[in-house]
Amino acid sequence: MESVIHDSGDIVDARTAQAAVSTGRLPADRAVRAALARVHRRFQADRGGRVADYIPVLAEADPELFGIALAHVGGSVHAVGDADHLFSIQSVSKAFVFALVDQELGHHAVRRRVGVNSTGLPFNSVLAVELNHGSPMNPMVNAGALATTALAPGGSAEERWEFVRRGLSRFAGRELALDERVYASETATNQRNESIARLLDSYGALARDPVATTDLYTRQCSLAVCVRDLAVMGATLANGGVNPLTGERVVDAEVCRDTLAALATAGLYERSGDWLYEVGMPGKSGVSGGIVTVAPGKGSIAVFSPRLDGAGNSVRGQRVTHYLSGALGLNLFASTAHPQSAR
Ligand SMILES: NC(=O)CC[C@H](N)C(=O)O
Repeated sequence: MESVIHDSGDIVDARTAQAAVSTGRLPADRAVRAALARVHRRFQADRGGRVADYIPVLAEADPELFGIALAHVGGSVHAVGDADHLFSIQSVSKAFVFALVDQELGHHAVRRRVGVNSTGLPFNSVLAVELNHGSPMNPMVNAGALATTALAPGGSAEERWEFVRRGLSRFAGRELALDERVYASETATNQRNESIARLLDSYGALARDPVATTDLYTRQCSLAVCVRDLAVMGATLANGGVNPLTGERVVDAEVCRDTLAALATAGLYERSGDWLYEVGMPGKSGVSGGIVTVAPGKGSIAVFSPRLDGAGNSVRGQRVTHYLSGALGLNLFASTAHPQSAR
């Protein structure tokens, strides 16, 4: 499978990008706003990819929807396009539930019980569990996400759901609610995730009952967010765990570091290598079309556009983030600003 990131984006302003690389800060608000407006125009007509249809309600999404938001660790949020449109968070939730569970259990315990290596296989692979002798492998693929969700604390299903819903809301800085239609649609077509949960359970790798765990995982995927929420959630990880809008500490700085490492290995599943190679930042995608990308110490970019590549990652989301990574000097591996060359 080939990377969809090939449309080169030239640097908006080489000095802007270089300043960001050398100061370790995002460029000034005005430069950020100009870059967002430009990238939105540039990719407005991009129709690459296909809307997910394996969850029936997702197939109803308007493929033209397109929103971008950037949240700064200092608290400013800039957005263009369909930035307030609500969609289900899907797999982007995996990053934040992992952070909440890491906060509860600690660095070594989550690594032992979930794992942090990539599978190189699709997000919903059953084979990955078998090939790895029952190890969930990584919290960003379904097996690892189910194993993580099974570790959510609480004495009842209701308490565990509140732990997840409330925790993700603290990342977003507002109360998030379940999209009941998505939850119902996904529950009716959940056989594969339930199978993965049962398989993990057969290996003794699931802390709770597979049916209840799959239900909680389905709920977390069905939380409704907008692209602005995703940017604030990402900026909380970029800001060492303190939400830049509310000032609340959601998780510890060490937890952010753990989470970003897990994103770097598998945030875009089997395309994570292509993503790091081109974009150079940890990111997390979801099948409804959201992608959140974190620039540690600086902020977060979120894009919403429902057409996906073969691995379930938003095509336009990847291209927009690639462009902004270069334009704003965000690539973690770059010591100098570099144009996204078409070499
Ligand atoms: N990649 C995704 O966003 C997948 C999430 C979806 N809820 C599933 O488990 O299939």
